[in-house]
Amino acid sequence: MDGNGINFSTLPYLEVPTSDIGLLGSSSSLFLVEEEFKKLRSALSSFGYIQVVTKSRRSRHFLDVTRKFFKLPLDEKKKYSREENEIDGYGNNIIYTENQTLDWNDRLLSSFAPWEHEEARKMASNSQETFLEFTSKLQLMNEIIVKAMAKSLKLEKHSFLDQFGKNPISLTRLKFCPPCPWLDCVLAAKPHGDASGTTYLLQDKEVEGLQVPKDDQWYRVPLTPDAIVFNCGDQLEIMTNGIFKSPIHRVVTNKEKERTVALFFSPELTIKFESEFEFQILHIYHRSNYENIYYQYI
Ligand SMILES: O=C(O)CCC(=O)C(=O)O
Ligand SMILES: [Fe+2]
Repeated sequence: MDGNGINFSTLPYLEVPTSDIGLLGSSSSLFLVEEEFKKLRSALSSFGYIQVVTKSRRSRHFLDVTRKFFKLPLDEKKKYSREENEIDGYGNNIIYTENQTLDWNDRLLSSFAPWEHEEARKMASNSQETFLEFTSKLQLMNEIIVKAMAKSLKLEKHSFLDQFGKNPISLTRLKFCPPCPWLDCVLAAKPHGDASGTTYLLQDKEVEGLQVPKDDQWYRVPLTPDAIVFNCGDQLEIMTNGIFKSPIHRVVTNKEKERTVALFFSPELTIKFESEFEFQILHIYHRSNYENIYYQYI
């Protein structure tokens, strides 16, 4: 149940289109390829989500490694604790204000390309191959998708990717959400849009939680085996002058089961994007229905 007495398990599922990465990466002008670009454009300019189904077992293995980290004794995990006001390391939300609502989860963050970052290396010491292999595959997928986004808008294919810098996949956020007795009033993630360029999500194989609003109603994002869920972040919304949306989303808790996810954000946080179009977004995003979301792009 949520604060409005709605039972989450009865919310409808969002139909997330599956994109074929082979077709999106193709330079042919076959009908099938053109249709794939249209599908991408349509999804990203409306509710903002697509998914890519991978045939490899890497993603499953990656989540196993992540879960293992969160199962370590607290003292072990604390060795990787985030310093106050730092982003990287093990912990929870950074506290900005006294009355801030916290999310119900533990997380481990690495804000550099994972293969360059000491904390991530330590964390993955026994499974480094999984970690590195997976993130480098994701890097390739990001290149294909970001180029496809430009092509779907009839722009030169590098127009967005060139703004991503040399390390497109640069922020890894591993999250663990223990069972929560107060699911009617505690969220695993408050409604928010991602501040990234692009976001890739590996969902828990059994426990869903991600929800997205569409037409004044929350929808559940379904669990598709071996799928990587993709959404644009605020930076891509700016670059495309609002044509592609950075969707608002929230994550609900579960009373009985734990949930493990891995997120990859691109690019480095310090990179500043510019709109590819002649005029800049001038309006204020009016997202007042959602707690804690205030954006103004000028
Ligand atoms: O847990 C999830 O499914 C998504 C988490 C999320 O939206 C975030 O960390 O930005
Ligand atoms: Fe998010």
